[in-house]
Order: sequence, then C-alpha cells, then structure tokens
Amino acid sequence: MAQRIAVGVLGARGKVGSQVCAAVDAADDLELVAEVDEDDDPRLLVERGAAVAVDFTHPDAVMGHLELCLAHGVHAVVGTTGFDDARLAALRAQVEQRPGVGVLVAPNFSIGALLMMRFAAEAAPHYESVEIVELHHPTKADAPSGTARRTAELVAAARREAGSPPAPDATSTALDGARGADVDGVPVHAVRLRGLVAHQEVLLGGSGETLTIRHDSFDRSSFAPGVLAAVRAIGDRPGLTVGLEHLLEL
Ligand SMILES: NC(=O)C1=CN([C@@H]2O[C@H](COP(=O)(O)OP(=O)(O)OC[C@H]3O[C@@H](n4cnc5c(N)ncnc54)[C@H](OP(=O)(O)O)[C@@H]3O)[C@@H](O)[C@H]2O)C=CC1
Ligand SMILES: O=C(O)C1=N[C@H](C(=O)O)C[C@H](O)C1
Repeated sequence: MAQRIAVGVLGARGKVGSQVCAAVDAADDLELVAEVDEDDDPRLLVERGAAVAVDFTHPDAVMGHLELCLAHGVHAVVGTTGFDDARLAALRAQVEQRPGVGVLVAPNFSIGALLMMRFAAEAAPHYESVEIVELHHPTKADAPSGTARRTAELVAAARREAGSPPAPDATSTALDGARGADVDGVPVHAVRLRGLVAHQEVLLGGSGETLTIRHDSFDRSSFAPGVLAAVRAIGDRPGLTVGLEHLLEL
C-alpha cells in the first residue's frame, strides 16, 4: 500500500474540524498526526510531520496558520472563511514565495453547494434580477458567508461576460441594510437563526417568472468528503487554488 498522507487539523475541536478529524481517522490512506485547537501550539503540526494541514478555525487566526504552513512546506486545505480580494492577493504573494507548496481556499466543500454556484452562474445572464439569501446558525462569525460572496462574484462575472445590464431597482429610500450587502453589484442578504446549519438561495427573476436555486447543508458531514478529496489532491497542485471545483475538475 502507498504511504499514508500525514494530516494535521487546525480547529480540531470545532464543529467542522471535529468531523474532519473523524473522517481522516476513518480513511485508510490518511493518518491524523496532529489535532490543534485554540489553546494548542500550532507548531505541533510541523513537529508531528504533517504533510497537509486542514484549517477550520476563525477568520482572525487562519492567516497566521498559513504563514506557518508555508514556512515549513506544509500543503494547506482551508475551509475557514473571511477571504476577501485583499486577503487573497496577500496570500497569493506569500504562496508565490514558496514554490511547490499547494494551498486551497474553498468557501464550501459540499458537492451540492459547488453545483449551486455553478448553476447560479449559468442561469444569471438569462434573468433581469439576481439576489442571494444565505441562512446560517447564529454562532457564525462572518457575514455574508464565504459561499454567498463567491456565488455573487461568479454570478457578477457571468453577467459581465454576457453583457447583462444592471438589475432593475427603483429603491430611492431605505433603512440601512434593507437591500442587503452589495457584493460585485449583487444584493446579498444574511439570516442568522437558531436551528439552521448552512443554507443558501439564489433568486433569479425575469418577465413573469422566477427561478430559485437552493442548497441546504443539514449536517456538517456534508463537508467531509470534499475536504478529504482536497487533502488527497493538494500535494499535486502547487500554488494558490480558490474553489474546490478546480481540484475535482467539476
Ligand atoms: N468551507 C466550508 O465548506 C466551510 C467553512 N466553514 C468555516 O470554517 C470556520 C470554522 O467553522 P466552525 O467549525 O463552524 O466553527 P467553530 O467555532 O465550531 O470551530 C472553530 C474551532 O477553531 C478553534 N480556534 C479558534 N481560533 C483558533 C486558533 N487560533 N488556533 C486553533 N484553533 C482555533 C475554535 O476554538 P474556540 O471554540 O475555543 O474558540 C474552535 O474549536 C468558519 O470560518 C466557517 O465559516 C464552516 C463550514 C464549512
Ligand atoms: O460557518 C459556516 O457554518 C459555514 N461557512 C461557510 C461559508 O461561510 O460559506 C460554508 C458553509 O456555508 C458553512
């Protein structure tokens, strides 16, 4: 049998990180060598010989973890959100200094969410209006979600490429926030509600019809297969990759 890939998990006791640890542990071709959480020293990853680090921590912590990984040649699979254009540009510059090291930043690891984003981008040029509603558990730190940001960017790019005009909107007076956040010209509305996990609707509207594309993660086990696929692939993908679809060739 080929050598197992040594994996370290940052955020190991968190809601997603704990599921990732269990999934890595159960996989014959992977070895869980380090479980790091907030009170632990992240250098444990390096000491235990992790070849790949998986990060599901907090937007305030992830850049420090990536600096450590890059300094020691550890590939990284990042689920932690909070990556805007400026942060991605800074990360890209750091990754370019470390040839051979692969870093994946993926706003969503569930297959359904990837398909939702792709379908939304495909549909967007065919409709006058597009808005996004993301709905999450109330312990989420960032709003809007990384998935909603990425969906809005993909939708906006598809509309630009097709030469779509801006969506109609006659609002001339509104309470702050009533029309959501503007991400690349797409309104994004964030709901935080006890009982929810991770959900998103992309609403598209044209003359006399609407199309709603909805995805629901009811359980965080939905993220684990995508994370494991990324762990297996990232060693052969040096540089910065944004979006799991590029590793799955979806
Ligand atoms: N890409 C994807 O598919 C998904 C991404 N996410 C993202 O992943 C991140 C984590 O989500 P979730 O698991 O729900 O959050 P949790 O708060 O449940 O888990 C985060 C864990 O990381 C720990 N942590 C915080 N700071 C550090 C640090 N500096 N070093 C090590 N560990 C640290 C936390 O410890 P403590 O509780 O003590 O602070 C906690 O155990 C979020 O950014 C979320 O948006 C979530 C789901 C899917
Ligand atoms: O915090 C979460 O829970 C999730 N975060 C990711 C995001 O911000 O898009 C992915 C998923 O929505 C769950």
